[in-house]
Amino acid sequence: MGIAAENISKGFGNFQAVDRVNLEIAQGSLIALLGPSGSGKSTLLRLISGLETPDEGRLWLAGKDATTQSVRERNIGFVFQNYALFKHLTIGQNIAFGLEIRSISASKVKKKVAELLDLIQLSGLGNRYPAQLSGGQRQRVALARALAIEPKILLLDEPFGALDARVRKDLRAWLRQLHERSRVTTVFVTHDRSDAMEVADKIVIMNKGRIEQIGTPAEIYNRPANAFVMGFVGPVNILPSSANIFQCHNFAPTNSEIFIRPQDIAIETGSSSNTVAAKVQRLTHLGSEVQAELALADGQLITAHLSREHFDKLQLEPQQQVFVKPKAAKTFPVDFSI
Ligand SMILES: Nc1ncnc2c1ncn2[C@@H]1O[C@H](COP(=O)(O)OP(=O)(O)OP(=O)(O)O)[C@@H](O)[C@H]1O
Repeated sequence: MGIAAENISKGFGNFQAVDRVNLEIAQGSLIALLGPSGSGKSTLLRLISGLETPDEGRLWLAGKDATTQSVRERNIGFVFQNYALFKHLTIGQNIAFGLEIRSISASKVKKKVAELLDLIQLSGLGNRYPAQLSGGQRQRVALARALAIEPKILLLDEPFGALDARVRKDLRAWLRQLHERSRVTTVFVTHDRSDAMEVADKIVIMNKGRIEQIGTPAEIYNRPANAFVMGFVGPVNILPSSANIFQCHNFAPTNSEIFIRPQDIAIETGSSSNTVAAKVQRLTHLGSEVQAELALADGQLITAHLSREHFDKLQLEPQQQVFVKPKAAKTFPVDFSI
């Protein structure tokens, strides 16, 4: 079932949590709402679910106006942040919960629970209690419970929230595979750009109750619509156009700030055309990449990321003199606050 929000707004007192949002989500897609804390992601998710009613605007589900439909009528599966399973019920009973309150026959419930346990790769653990599972396994049970009612839409609020980095990574891959099999239209909220980049078909970037950009992970990363998106989806150096690293580039004076990703700074040990001198201040090993903090002759500090291979070739040391130039840079039209 596709989703469309049309000019939808929601305020709490004087605070505008969601501000005239327009969004179309295609049936069967997997979408991330990504933004900083307080940007309105959860409120938008709750508006889609029917847990909140909009002050203005309309919500369409499968082409029908659902603005005034109840949560139940919408047939949506919802998994909240830090989802608590019923502690006194087994995993099987937790998954069956939504089916039993819908008076479905015992044999059908049993079959469905077995299918879902298989889907979440926990067959054989149906008689365990939540306390006997790991955090990642519990999160999968929460998803199975939401899927049991065969929802047309699945809404997940910070589904990877309370998990450690390793489990988080496994669960991301697992959610992606689950979606490929189930094809239920899924919207998840996250403030973590890696969650969004690794899992979603499309990312909706939110800021102050509004949508800044909608696009595939590659579009958002490579062609950010504005300075906010560029800074939010990856590390960035922000330099004045007068910085001496741009001495051979002619930026218009209106482009007061220039944005460069750390991997778009070329480092060489000898001087060549268009390079400027810099001094290595600090080196940090990030795994497959090395981060070099560099001081330019004009006092500007920049951060560069280089591959391990390139780093080994250059044999960089702290305090060493190097030569740098930008490989790519971006400017945005000047922002005006109204
Ligand atoms: N029921 C409510 N009453 C009052 N204010 C609320 C309510 N729900 C949300 N807000 C406020 O609306 C703003 C947006 O909240 P929301 O939870 O949608 O943001 P978010 O982007 O999901 O943030 P987070 O990642 O921190 O959950 C916040 O400033 C929050 O305090």
